[in-house]
Amino acid sequence: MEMGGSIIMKQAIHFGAGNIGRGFIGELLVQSGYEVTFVDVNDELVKTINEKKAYNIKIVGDEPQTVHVEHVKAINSNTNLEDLLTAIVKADIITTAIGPNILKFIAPNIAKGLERRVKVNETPLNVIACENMVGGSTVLKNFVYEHLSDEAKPLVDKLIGFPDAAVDRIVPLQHNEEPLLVQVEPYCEWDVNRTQAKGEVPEIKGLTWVDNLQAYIERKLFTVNTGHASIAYMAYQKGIKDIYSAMQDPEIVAFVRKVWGETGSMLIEKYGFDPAVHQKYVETTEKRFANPHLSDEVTRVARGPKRKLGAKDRLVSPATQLIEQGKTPSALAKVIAAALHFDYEGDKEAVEVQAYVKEHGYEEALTHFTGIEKGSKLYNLVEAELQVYKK
Ligand SMILES: NC(=O)C1=CN([C@@H]2O[C@H](COP(=O)(O)OP(=O)(O)OC[C@H]3O[C@@H](n4cnc5c(N)ncnc54)[C@H](O)[C@@H]3O)[C@@H](O)[C@H]2O)C=CC1
Ligand SMILES: O=P(O)(O)OC[C@H]1O[C@](O)(CO)[C@@H](O)[C@@H]1O
Repeated sequence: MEMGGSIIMKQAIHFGAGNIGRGFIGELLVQSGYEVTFVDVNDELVKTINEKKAYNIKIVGDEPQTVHVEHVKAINSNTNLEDLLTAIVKADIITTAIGPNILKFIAPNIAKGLERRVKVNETPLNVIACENMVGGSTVLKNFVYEHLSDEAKPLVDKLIGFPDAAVDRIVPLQHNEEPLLVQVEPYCEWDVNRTQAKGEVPEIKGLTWVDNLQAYIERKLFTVNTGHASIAYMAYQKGIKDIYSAMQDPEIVAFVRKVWGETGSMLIEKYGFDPAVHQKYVETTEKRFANPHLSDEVTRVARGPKRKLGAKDRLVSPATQLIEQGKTPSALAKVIAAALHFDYEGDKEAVEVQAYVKEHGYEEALTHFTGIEKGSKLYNLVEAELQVYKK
């Protein structure tokens, strides 16, 4: 929109100015005509964004490219809550990429902002959690509602949508001399559930509004993330440090193909995907993992084993669903066992899991972290795989 010669941009608030925030969601929002206000608790990062007001993204692949992203600023929500609440009142879209475990911590501030907004602004607004999880925006919504007054709830129900999303782009951990630079892979996919959105859905470059998100998110989570996690946990046991090197190991490649055979069979039966189309998706994923220009640490991809061992996450959920279909998830059982043995001391969740294993043993830990019932078919499959780690 143009007024008196100056362009008025749409306003986006994005929680989490990290790799996905700057290297994926922020970029697409700016390219779609939004000014992006990043919200973060890392004061140095917030100050640098406000000082530079722009950053670069390096897309690394066979045809490298640099994208310059402008129209960005940042708020530290710990020290400048008032600015955040004012921004929420005026926002045209809110997105997050902070990690599934952090959603509950941003919910109180989002609730405060929405409480203020719905009294003065009747424009619908969508809040999209862009995390590696099924139903992330719904989880955020439930946390937000815990902090809303009874008076605000009906208005928030009417005006504020929390459409769930699937996001896919590999952005490794990195330390660049240029502080805001992010190196990313060329591939990206962002699917959002249209049926949960409020108002007219905005056109955002790279965002596809879909009516059957569950199929998209399960295909992504149980192919990209299950495959990635399988490679990472197996590579860790072999002392391999990065994903590219793991993809040069024929045993690991053969293994992850077996995992994809299992998850593919579950997805094809459940959603009716065309097997040839699904196979293409798997092959694209395998190529992405073998990108020689990305240096992605095994410990990053394996991070958070407690979360990744959860019943609804990338390992146990497809394994359970395979069993329900009368199949045997042998490869997935091996990965679950390897995840229980991921003893990287630099990962808080790994330390917690290992402490539990040490005190209670693998079998109790298996039930404790995955919810898999003792004596069930999946329990027995994983238990057999755990014997290797007891020697
Ligand atoms: N890195 C990747 O390749 C991908 C990551 N994801 C998902 O995106 C999410 C973010 O991942 P990354 O960007 O890799 O992590 P990251 O660690 O690079 O970024 C997270 C950011 O959130 C900030 N943060 C932490 N607590 C906060 C709070 N209370 N309020 C505001 N900001 C806060 C951190 O300071 C950090 O800047 C995760 O859910 C991850 O699973 C999804 C697809 C790809
Ligand atoms: O970000 P999480 O859930 O810890 O898991 C790492 C995974 O996320 C990604 O960063 C992106 O999907 C993958 O590289 C990897 O499978």
